[in-house]
Amino acid sequence: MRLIISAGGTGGHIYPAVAIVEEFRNRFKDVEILYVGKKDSMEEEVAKKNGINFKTVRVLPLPRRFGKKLFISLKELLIGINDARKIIKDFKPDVVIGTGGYVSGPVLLAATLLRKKTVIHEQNSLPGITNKFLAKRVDKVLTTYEASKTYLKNKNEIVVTGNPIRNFKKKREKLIDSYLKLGLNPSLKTIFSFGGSNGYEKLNKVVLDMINKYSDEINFNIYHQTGKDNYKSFMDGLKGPLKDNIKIVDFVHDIDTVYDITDLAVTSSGAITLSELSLLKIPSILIPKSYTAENHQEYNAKLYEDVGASSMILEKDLNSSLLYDKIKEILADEKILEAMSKNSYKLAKENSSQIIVDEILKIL
Ligand SMILES: CC(=O)N[C@H]1[C@@H](OP(=O)(O)OP(=O)(O)OC[C@H]2O[C@@H](n3ccc(=O)[nH]c3=O)[C@H](O)[C@@H]2O)O[C@H](CO)[C@@H](O)[C@@H]1O
Repeated sequence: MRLIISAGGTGGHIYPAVAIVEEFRNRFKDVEILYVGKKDSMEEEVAKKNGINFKTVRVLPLPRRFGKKLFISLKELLIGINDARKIIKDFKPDVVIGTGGYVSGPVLLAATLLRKKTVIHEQNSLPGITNKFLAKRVDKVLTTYEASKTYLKNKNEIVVTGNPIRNFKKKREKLIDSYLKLGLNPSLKTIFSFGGSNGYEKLNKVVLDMINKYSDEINFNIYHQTGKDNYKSFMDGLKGPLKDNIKIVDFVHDIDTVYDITDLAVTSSGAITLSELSLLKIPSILIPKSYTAENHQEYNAKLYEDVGASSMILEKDLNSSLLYDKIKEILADEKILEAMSKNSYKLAKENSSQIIVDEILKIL
C-alpha cells in the first residue's frame, strides 16, 4: 500500500495526519508513506521527527481580498499543483489524504486531476477554507462533527469519524520518570499551560505576570509552553530566577509525557487539543483564542464547559489574579478534579484513527 498525506500550517492539522499515519503503520507493515508539505515548515519538522519521508510543494495562502497579492498566490498555486503532480506521478500512491491547511490544496487538487483516490478529514465543526474548496472534488469527506456536514458538499455520504489522535498512553499514570524527565516535583500537583501548537501571546502574558507576582507562594508545578516565537520575550520578562517547580519551554515534542502528569490543563481551545484532553480525561481551564475564524474556539470551549469538563475564561476577562485564583480553587478540591476528569471523557471519541483508516480502505 502506498499513500500520500498532506497537511500544514499548525499542529491542529499536522498531528491528525501523524495519527492517521500511525494507524496505517500499525496495520500494514509494508505501507509506504510520503508526507507532502511546505519547505522549512512545522510539518517538515514533525514528519521527519516521526520518520515519515517528506517532499515539498511551493504554495502561498490565498489572501481573502482582491489585489496584487492574490495574483502572486494564484501563480504560486499553479506552481504548487505542478510540483504536486510530479510528486504524485513519481510516487504512484493508492490514495492521497488531506487533513487541512492551505498546503493540502494543491496536493489534493493535483491528485483529483490525476484521478487518484482522494480523502479529506476536517477537525473543526466549522470547516476551514481549503477543505470547503476540496470537499466537492474528492472521493470521500470525513468530519469530526455532524454539524460540519452543513458546510461541506460531496457526491458520497460524509462520514463522521471524530478526530484522529496520536498513540498516547490511554491513562495518566503520573510516572516518577515523567516528573524527572521534565524536572518537576512529583509531590506537587501540576498545571500544564500551553496555547496550541504556536503558543498564545495573551496566555503568555498572564502566566508571566502570575509567576512574577506569586512565585514565592505557588505550591504547584507549572509546565508552560510559550510557542517558538515567544520564548525569548517570555524569558526576558521574568523578574527573578525561576523556582524549581516552574519550567518554561518553547514547544513540547513529547506531549504524552507532559499529559501524563497534568492535573489541570490551562489552554486555548483548538479542536485537537480538546480531543486529546477528553481521551486522557484531563480537566481544563479554557481560554478561547478570540481571533479564530468565526470565533470557533469559543464555541469549542463552551461545549466543554457545558458538560462540566472545563472552566472557560474569555480573553476580555483574563488577568493573572483571576487565573491564579481559579487554578488554586480547582487544584484544592479532589472532588472537583475528579468530576471534571470524568466529564472530560464524556466528549471523547475512542478509535477515531481506526474508523478513519477503515473508511479510507473502503474506497480502495
Ligand atoms: C489559531 C487557530 O486557528 N488555531 C487552530 C489550530 O490550532 P492548533 O494548531 O493550535 O491546534 P490544536 O490546539 O487543535 O492542536 C495542537 C496540537 O499540537 C500539539 N502540540 C501543541 C503544543 C506543543 O507544544 N506540542 C504539541 O505537540 C497538541 O498535542 C495537538 O496535537 O487548529 C485547530 C484544529 O484545526 C483549530 O481548532 C484551532 O482553532
